[in-house]
Amino acid sequence: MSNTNTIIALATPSGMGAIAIIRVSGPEAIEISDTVFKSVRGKKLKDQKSHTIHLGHIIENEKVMDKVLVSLFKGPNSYTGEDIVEVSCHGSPYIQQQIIQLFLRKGCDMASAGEYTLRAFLNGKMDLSQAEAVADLIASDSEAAHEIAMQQMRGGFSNQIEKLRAELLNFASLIELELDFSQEDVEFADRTQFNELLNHISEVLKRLIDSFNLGNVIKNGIPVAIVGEPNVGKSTLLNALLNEDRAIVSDIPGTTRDTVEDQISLNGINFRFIDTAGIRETSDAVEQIGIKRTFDKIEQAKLIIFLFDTPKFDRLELERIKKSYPNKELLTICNKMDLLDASQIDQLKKEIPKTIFLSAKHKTGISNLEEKLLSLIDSGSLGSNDTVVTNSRHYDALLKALEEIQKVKEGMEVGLASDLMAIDIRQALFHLGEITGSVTTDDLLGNIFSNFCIGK
Ligand SMILES: Nc1nc2c(c(=O)[nH]1)N(C=O)[C@@H](CNc1ccc(C(=O)N[C@@H](CCC(=O)O)C(=O)O)cc1)CN2
Ligand SMILES: Nc1nc2c(ncn2[C@@H]2O[C@H](COP(=O)(O)OP(=O)(O)OP(=O)(O)O)[C@@H](O)[C@H]2O)c(=O)[nH]1
Ligand SMILES: [Mg+2]
Repeated sequence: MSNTNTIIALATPSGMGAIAIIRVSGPEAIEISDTVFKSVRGKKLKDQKSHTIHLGHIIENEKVMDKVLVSLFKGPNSYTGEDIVEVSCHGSPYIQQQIIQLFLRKGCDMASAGEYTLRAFLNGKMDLSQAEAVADLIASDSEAAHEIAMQQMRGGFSNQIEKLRAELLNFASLIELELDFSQEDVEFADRTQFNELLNHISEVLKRLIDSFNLGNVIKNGIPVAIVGEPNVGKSTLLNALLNEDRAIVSDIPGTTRDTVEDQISLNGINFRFIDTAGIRETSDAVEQIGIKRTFDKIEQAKLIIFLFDTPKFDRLELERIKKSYPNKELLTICNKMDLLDASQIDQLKKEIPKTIFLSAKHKTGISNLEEKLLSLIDSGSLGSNDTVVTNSRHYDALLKALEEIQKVKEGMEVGLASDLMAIDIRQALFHLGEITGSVTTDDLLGNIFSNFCIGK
């Protein structure tokens, strides 16, 4: 018998639903279930085939708790690799709790967050990056995020990393072999070939590292702050982008006090628009707090839309924002173009070249803005088979691996002794292994899986 315990948790969201699924996994899953589940056909689960479903009742001391469907998965052919019994019961929170407590009394333990997927990893059902993709998949809320998580779950990324690792490992062994013959001055590892391999690995690592910029944006959405003087139409623009009356609009300057945010998906990428309080000198204490929040939101944004509505707008404020946030993409947008004549528009085009003209109120020019927003995202690699890194843990490991590879390359150039080079290669292998989980520590696993939902 295995030394692991049998765990139980609700796999569906807590609360009332049509049906709830309770998942039991571990060496005693079937035995325990057979003590409380009575199939209508009268057969024990232990005598049934894997991947079958059974109608019956959950019964304790002759009292029928619920009529349920039970799914049976026999290890190692299951999600976790262990025996799994899933009880689909009626979705009343009372029934859910009663059934879980019954199983706990029969010897199950409550599963901790991510414990099923942790077991799947430990039992070799998936590697670490695939396990992390499961969490990403559950969290994905856009087409692009979904696409990347699915690809990672299928193992695309892991295979790429494992391939690099295998190639590098091959050389590491050859170089380490040289150490055994250090008196004899032999070279088992062909240095030219090795150099080529190092260049290849650096290239792949750099490409993956670069993809994180995009990956991060896709996973978390792109925060876009809409800022400008009061009354220029920021809230109207937000509403036009969202296609709903989200924020209050009025002709009174200083209408928006607190920030209002909502997100939309453009071409499968999430943009989160943040409408802010108009920036101006004011003695109104509440408005001042609102304006302070505007600047906090600019800090958090990736992209700033600076909105103005007349040729007489405050150039100084625009310059101040440009200077204060040199690393943020800034779009200048002239609203209320319906109120401007052609010569005013021409004049502004000359003065502030990349300005987009639109009318938020009349919803003209909105698609220009949307196109512009999309063009700022380098989504070149999307839709192709290129791997996009979305996980900051992977990003970190890739950076460290690249650093070690650079060290090996430098070592090669200066003819560093094989034993010293071998150390750097082992380090690079270690960091690559961290991604797929071929090297792990309990701390690392604890960290990753504790961020999962209970029941996953
Ligand atoms: N009810 C239910 N729905 C679910 C899951 C689940 O565990 N239970 N999943 C959980 O996240 C996902 C599906 N993932 C799964 C992955 C592998 C196996 C499984 O039984 N694999 C075996 C046998 C495959 C076969 O040959 O049929 C194996 O890998 O050996 C089941 C579900 C989504 N939906
Ligand atoms: N003519 C015209 N009026 C507009 C346009 N967009 C907005 N407005 C009007 O401008 C006024 C101010 O709009 P808001 O969206 O509340 O402006 P705001 O920038 O959010 O203002 P604060 O929240 O006070 O900072 C409202 O009366 C809008 O109807 C437009 O494209 N054309
Ligand atoms: Mg407003």
